[in-house]
Amino acid sequence: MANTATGFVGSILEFSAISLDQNVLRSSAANALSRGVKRLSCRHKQALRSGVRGSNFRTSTDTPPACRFSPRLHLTRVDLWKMLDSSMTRGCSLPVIPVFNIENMSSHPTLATPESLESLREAFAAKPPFVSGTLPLDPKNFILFHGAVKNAHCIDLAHASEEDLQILTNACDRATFGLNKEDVLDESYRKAGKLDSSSFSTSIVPERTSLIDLVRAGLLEGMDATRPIKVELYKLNVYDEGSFFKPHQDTPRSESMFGSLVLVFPTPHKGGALVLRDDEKEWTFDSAAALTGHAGDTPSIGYVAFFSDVEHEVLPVESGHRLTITFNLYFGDIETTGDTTALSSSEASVSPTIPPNEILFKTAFQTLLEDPAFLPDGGTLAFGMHHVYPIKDSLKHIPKLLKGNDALVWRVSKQLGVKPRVYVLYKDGRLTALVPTVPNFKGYCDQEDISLAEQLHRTYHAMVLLDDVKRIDTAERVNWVTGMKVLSRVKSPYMAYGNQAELSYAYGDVCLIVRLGRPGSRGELVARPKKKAHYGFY
Ligand SMILES: O=C(O)CCC(=O)C(=O)O
Ligand SMILES: [Fe+2]
Repeated sequence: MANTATGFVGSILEFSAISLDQNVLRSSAANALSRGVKRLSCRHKQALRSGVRGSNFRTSTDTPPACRFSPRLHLTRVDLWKMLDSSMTRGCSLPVIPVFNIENMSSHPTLATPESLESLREAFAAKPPFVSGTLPLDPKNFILFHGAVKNAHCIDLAHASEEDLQILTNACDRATFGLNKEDVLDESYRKAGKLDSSSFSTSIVPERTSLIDLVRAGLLEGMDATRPIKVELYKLNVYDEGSFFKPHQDTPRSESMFGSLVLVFPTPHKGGALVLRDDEKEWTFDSAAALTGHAGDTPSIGYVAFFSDVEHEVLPVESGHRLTITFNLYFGDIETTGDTTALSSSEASVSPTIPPNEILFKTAFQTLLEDPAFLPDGGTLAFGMHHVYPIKDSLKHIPKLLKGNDALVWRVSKQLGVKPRVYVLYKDGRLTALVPTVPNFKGYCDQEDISLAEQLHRTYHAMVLLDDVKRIDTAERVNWVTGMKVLSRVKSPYMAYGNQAELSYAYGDVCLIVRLGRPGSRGELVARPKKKAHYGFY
C-alpha cells in the first residue's frame, strides 16, 4: 500500500543558505515546514555531511537544468519531519512549527485531567456479565413436543392449561447437576424436573430470532463481538411449587463455550427469580414479573444470557410452573467437541436493551458536565467503539446500529443535552484527522503533495490532531475516554503516484465524538479561536 502520509502544502521554495551545521539544517527544515514549503532543496554534499542519509529519507536526486553542475537533494515533507524527529531524540530544541492555518475548527484546545475521565471509564467497565429482557416471538415458537413416539404430547406454552403443565411435569426426570465431573442428584441443592434435548422438541431456533444479536450486543465486546456464535440446545427445566436451584456455575462443555442462554416461557408462576453474582455484585432477573401479561396471542419469552463463570441461582418457585430451556453458547471459530447444531448468526439488527450500568454512566457523565472545573472552556470527548459496524458510503445508519457501551454513550449524551456524533478517524503519519462524514477521495491523489489530513481538513472540516499530545502542543485536542478497541473500517480507493500511478487505499475507523460547551451551557459549542494551529515541539 502506498503511503497516505505524503505531501506538502504551498509552493516549492528553495533554501540556498543551508549551513553544514545539523541544528541549523534542522531549524531550516522546521522553517520550511512552517511556511508550507513543498520541497526543500539543498546541495547534495552539504545535506549528506549534515547527516541526511539517502537510505533514511525518501530523497530524489534529480538535477534541474539550472543546477546541472551542482547536484541537489530534494527533501520531501516526510523527510523534514524525520529530520525533526531525529533532532528531538538528541534533545535538541526547535521552534514551534505551524503547519497550516486552522480556522473554523470544530474541536477545542482544552484537555481534561486524565483522572476526571476515570468515572466514565469505570462505568463502561461496570457493564454486567449478562444480558436479559423479554422478546416477542411468533406464536409457533411456543409449541413444544415431548414424550415417546407412541405417546407424544404437544403443549402450547403461550396458552398452557394446568393439566398440560402437569403432564409435562410428570414426564420429567429429576434434575441432577454436575459436581466434580459427575452428575449428582441432590434435591437439597437442585429441586426441579428436566428433559434432555433428545426428549423434547422446540420450534425455537435462536439463530432465526434476534436472540443471537441480543447476546452479541449485550454480552460481547471488542473483538469477541465479531466472532461467530454457535448455539446448542441443552435442557428443558420445569420448576413447580417449591422447586429451586442453589448457586452454581455451569460446567463448560468445551474450550469454546463462553456462556449459557436461558429462555423462560410465559407460563403463569410466582417466585423463581434468577439471581446472578459476579465480582461481589448481584443482579436479579425476575422472569415472573417480566413475563406477566406476555402469554396469549402475542406472547413473549424471557431471556438471560451470561458468561460461564457467572454464579447463578434459581430462587424457590412460590406457585405455578416456571419452564425454561437452556442453550450452551460457543464461539464458532474455535474447534468444538460439543455437538453444536449451530448456524451463523442472523444479520437482523435489534434495538439494544438498557444495560444496568446506564445509571452509573449517566450519573458520572452528569457530574462531570455540572462540574465547573471540568473543561471550563468546553472541549471534545472521544470514544473508541466497543463493537464493529458495517460502513458503507455514509455514517447515517450507524446511530441506529449502536450496541452495548457505544449505544450507552449515544443515548446518555442525548439525554444530558449534548450532541454525540459519529466520526471517521484517519491516521496520516503523525497526524490524525477526525472527519464527521465518509470522505470522498475521488479527486484526491497524493501526487498533488497535499497530505491526507490537510485535504480532509480543507474539504470536510476535519479536526486534525498530532498523535503524541504529551510532547506536542496542538490547537486541536481531544480527550479519549476509551481508545479504539475495535475497528470498523472505511476503505476508500484513490490514485497514488510514486514511480508510477497505482491504486491505493485510505483506511478510516469510526468513533464517537461528543463536543461540549462551557459549564452551564454544555450543549452550546464554544466558537473556535481564530488563530493559527501550532504543531510544534518544545
Ligand atoms: O432454569 C434456569 O433459570 C437456570 C437453569 C440453570 O442454571 C442450569 O440449568 O444450569
Ligand atoms: Fe446453571
